Amino acid sequence: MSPDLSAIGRLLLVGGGNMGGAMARGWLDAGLPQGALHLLDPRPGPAMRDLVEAGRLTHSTGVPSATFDVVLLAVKPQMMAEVLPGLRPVLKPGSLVISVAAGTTTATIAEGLGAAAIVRAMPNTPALIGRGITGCFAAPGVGEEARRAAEALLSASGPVVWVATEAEIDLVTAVSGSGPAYVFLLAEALAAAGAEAGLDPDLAMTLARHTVAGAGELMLRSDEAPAQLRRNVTSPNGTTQAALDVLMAEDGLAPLLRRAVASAARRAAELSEPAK
Ligand SMILES: NC(=O)C1=CN([C@@H]2O[C@H](COP(=O)(O)OP(=O)(O)OC[C@H]3O[C@@H](n4cnc5c(N)ncnc54)[C@H](O)[C@@H]3O)[C@@H](O)[C@H]2O)C=CC1
Ligand SMILES: O=C(O)[C@@H]1CCC=N1
Repeated sequence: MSPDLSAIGRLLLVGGGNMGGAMARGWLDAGLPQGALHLLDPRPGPAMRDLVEAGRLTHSTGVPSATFDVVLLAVKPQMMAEVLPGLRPVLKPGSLVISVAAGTTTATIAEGLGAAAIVRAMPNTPALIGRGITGCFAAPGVGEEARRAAEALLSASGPVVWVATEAEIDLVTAVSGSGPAYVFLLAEALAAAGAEAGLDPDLAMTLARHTVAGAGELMLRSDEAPAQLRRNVTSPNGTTQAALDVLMAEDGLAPLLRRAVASAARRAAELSEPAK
């Protein structure tokens, strides 16, 4: 069921790139009222330009001279220090600020903007098709109504989960924010392995894409845990077992992913420091 976005008011999206663009499409598809969305971006990507040309949102390359009920920050973390002070005039008492920037803390945003109600959110790019998941943290100044507004907006991209501490957002980033890239890499590596083993490369890619997508869909729809779904594929002493003996070895996939997730979380923490 689509969230009710009729009470969101005026929404400013700052940065319409990969993530901001995916979220904007989700809001418009979920029925955000005509005229409610304004994009601030000096160089919006082609998908956003198409939406502007279709009249589904307004756009400016500079800070608009209006105030907004919600401001969603989707610029690179490295841009934040430069962008935040210029946005002060678009806020009014009670404006809600949502940031999806990896690493940038609510304290940094509060300092740069002088804003009180700040939600840090970590979505992911499957938001583009309404199949993302978003982890959120509400800073202490966020009231119940603002929290509900944030949840309504973010749930246009898929489920929303709340974490109790800001440090957990860096971990959400490392698991689900960056996670789609790990899955795409798995598809790339599976296709490359098939091609190296002798399959036509295009055929290997088709097999890999459908396998990753089908397994993902099955995992989401099934009541069985991923470990049971894995067992369902694995015949005793069969082909899957032969592959899993490699993937589940002491130096297999699990320790590799542990290192990858730890490295992403470390980078998120680094990004919260100035000039990184
Ligand atoms: N791409 C992803 O999978 C995810 C990204 N994020 C976060 O989303 C944020 C944006 O990332 P992407 O969309 O991937 O980057 P991107 O580079 O695709 O988009 C950034 C956009 O910001 C615009 N921009 C640059 N300077 C600006 C300014 N002064 N005012 C307004 N807009 C400006 C750029 O023109 C560009 O369209 C980052 O902070 C990232 O940490 C969060 C979750 C997932
Ligand atoms: O790579 C990044 O820093 C961003 C945050 C999560 C996904 N993309």
